[in-house]
Amino acid sequence: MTPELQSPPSARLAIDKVSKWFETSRGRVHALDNISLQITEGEFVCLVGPSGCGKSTLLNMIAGLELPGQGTVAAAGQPIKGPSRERMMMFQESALFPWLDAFGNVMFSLKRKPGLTDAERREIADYYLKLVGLEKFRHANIHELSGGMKQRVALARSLAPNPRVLLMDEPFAALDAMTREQLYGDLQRIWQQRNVTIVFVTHNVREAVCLGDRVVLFSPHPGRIREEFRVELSRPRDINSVEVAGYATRITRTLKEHMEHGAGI
Ligand SMILES: Nc1ncnc2c1ncn2[C@@H]1O[C@H](COP(=O)(O)OP(=O)(O)OP(=O)(O)O)[C@@H](O)[C@H]1O
Repeated sequence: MTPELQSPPSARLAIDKVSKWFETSRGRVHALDNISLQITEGEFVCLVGPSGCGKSTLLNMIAGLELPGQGTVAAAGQPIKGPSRERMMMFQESALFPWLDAFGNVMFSLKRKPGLTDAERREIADYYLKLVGLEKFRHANIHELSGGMKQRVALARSLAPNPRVLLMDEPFAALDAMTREQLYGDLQRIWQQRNVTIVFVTHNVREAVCLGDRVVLFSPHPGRIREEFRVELSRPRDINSVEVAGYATRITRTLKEHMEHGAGI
């Protein structure tokens, strides 16, 4: 096995007193207000909250696609100044290249990774296609794949450069419930196997409880962290279990309380 396939130590993320404003035609939008969040190495953290509370903005900052207006965002002790292969992002839409097959899409993310031979790149791409359960679809055209399979290719593509941090912005929101359930199981297995830090954005409280070590609750206008919940359940977790439902009920109740107390959720 190429040494590249040994998982790297995953990164600690430090978000310190971060605020962010956007200038728009409707005026200044205060997207995030004084956010502080420490994420430990290998942790799985879910960000939950209603539309417009700044979850994606925070994810984009960790990805290095946006810079904070105030405060700092650091990975492994280094301030984040731009995108890096160490922090890969995955979105709701798979955004795969339709002119490449599944294998070609995964290979693409390894194209510019230095220090690898072509044989090693192929070995890595095959390893990740197998990890996401698509070894038999190596040469399938993208348009032949279901929505869930496309997201599996996108996951393999994000993992192939061996990032320390995986950033996931509602990656399963467009999928049907059964496909999502399979992916919850697979993502938990892959996360445990690859030792990667995951920050996962969702509107779905149950999904957050099923996946996260921690669920961080945001409120909007401006985006603030309201509360954090540590999920003390063993893995793999089943989204339909009584225990997951119990946590989800508590978190949803908290969301509603903030709404009633004028937090604008
Ligand atoms: N590039 C941008 N330019 C202007 N305003 C922006 C930009 N990105 C985000 N915003 C604004 O910042 C606020 C936070 O947006 P963001 O997309 O981070 O929220 P969100 O919680 O991810 O929402 P959703 O769940 O709907 O994706 C919103 O008011 C949004 O309109």
